Amino acid sequence: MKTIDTKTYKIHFNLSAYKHINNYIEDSNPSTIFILVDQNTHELCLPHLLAEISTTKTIEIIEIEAGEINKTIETCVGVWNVLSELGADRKSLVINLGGGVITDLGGFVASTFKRGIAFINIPTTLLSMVDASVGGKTGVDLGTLKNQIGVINTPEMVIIDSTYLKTLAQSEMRSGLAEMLKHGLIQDKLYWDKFKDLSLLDMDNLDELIYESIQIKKHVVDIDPRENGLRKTLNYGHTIGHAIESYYLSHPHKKDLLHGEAVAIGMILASYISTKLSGLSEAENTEIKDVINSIYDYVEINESDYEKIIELLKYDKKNSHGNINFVLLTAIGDTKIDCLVSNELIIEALNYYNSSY
Ligand SMILES: O=C(O)C(=O)C[C@@H](O)[C@H](O)[C@H](O)COP(=O)(O)O
Repeated sequence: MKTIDTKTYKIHFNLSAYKHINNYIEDSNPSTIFILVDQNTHELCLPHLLAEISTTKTIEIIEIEAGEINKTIETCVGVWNVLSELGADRKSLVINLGGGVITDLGGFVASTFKRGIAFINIPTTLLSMVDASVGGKTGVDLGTLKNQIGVINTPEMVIIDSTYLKTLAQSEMRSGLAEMLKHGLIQDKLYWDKFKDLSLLDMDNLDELIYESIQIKKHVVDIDPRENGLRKTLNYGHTIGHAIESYYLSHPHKKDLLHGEAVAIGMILASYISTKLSGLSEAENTEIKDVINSIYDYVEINESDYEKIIELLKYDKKNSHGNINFVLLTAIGDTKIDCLVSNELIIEALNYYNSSY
C-alpha cells in the first residue's frame, strides 16, 4: 500500500486507498457528501467509487458539463446554487471525481463555499493524477484565459486509482504524459530518460511512473507552495502553452487542443529558447523535440496567428512589473526561472516548431 505524505495532506494509491476515505468519513462525520462529476465520470467512474465508499451518510451527486470550456465562474455559480439548495453547510464534504476541470473547479467551489468546506480529489485522468489534483492549485478560467481566478487550498486527501484510466481516450493519456515529461525535464533526468524510447516504456509499470511523477511534483510544492520561486518551474512549457491553449479555446473551428498537447508544444518552444538564453545544449534540445514530436501530432500554428498568441502572454500569472517571466532549461533536469524573452525570439521558436516535423 503506497502513500505520499505532503506537508499538508496525504496522497493514497490504488484500491486500498478507499479505506482512507471511509475512515475519514467516519472520523470527520460530514453532514452531507457531495460528489462532483461530469457526464463521463458519472457514467464511467462513479459506479466504481460508490462501490468502494461505505457510509450511511446521504450522498448527493452534482454533474457539470465536461470540457475546459466549462471551467468557468458560471459553472461554479451553478454548483454553489445546487449546494445551497441541497442544504450544504460548513461540515459538508465535496468529493471531486474527474479530470483537471473537475478537480480545479470543484476545489475552488469547495474552498469558497461558506468560506471553505472540505474536499477530496479523486482524479480520473492521467493529467489530473500526476498534476492537477496535487499541489492545491484550484480555480477556473476567465473566458478562455487559463486559470485566472482561483485560490491555493489543499484537499483533505487525494486518491490515485489507476483503474479509472482504463476508460480514458488515448489523446487524454497523451495529454497527461506531457506533464510527466515536464517533471523529468525540470527535475529528474533519469525520470525523463524512461520516456526517451516509448517502445521500451513498460505500460504495466504505469502505476510506478505515476507515483514517481507525483513524488517530483510533491517535492517542488512542499518547498514552495505559494509559487514564489521553485514552483514556477512546474510551469515549464506553460507560458506559451497556455497562450496557445487559450487561442485554440477561443477559436473552436481550429483543432481541439487538450491542455497537455498545448504544453507539449510549449515545451518544444521553451527548449528552443533555452538553447539561446540559458545554455541548454543543441543535443538536449534536439532530444526533447524528437521525443515530444514522436508522441504528439503536429499542430500547425499559422504565422498569421503568432501575434495573437504572443498578445495572450500578457495574462500569464508568472508576469510581474510588466515582464513576461519564462521558465527555461539549463540542461535536462535543471531550470532557470524569471527569464525575459523577446518577441523576436518567440517568433523564431514558433518557426522552429513549425519546421520541426
Ligand atoms: O502546480 C503548478 O504549480 C503548476 O504550474 C502545474 C501546471 O502543470 C498546471 O497545469 C497548473 O494547473 C497550471 O497552473 P497555472 O498557475 O499556470 O494556471
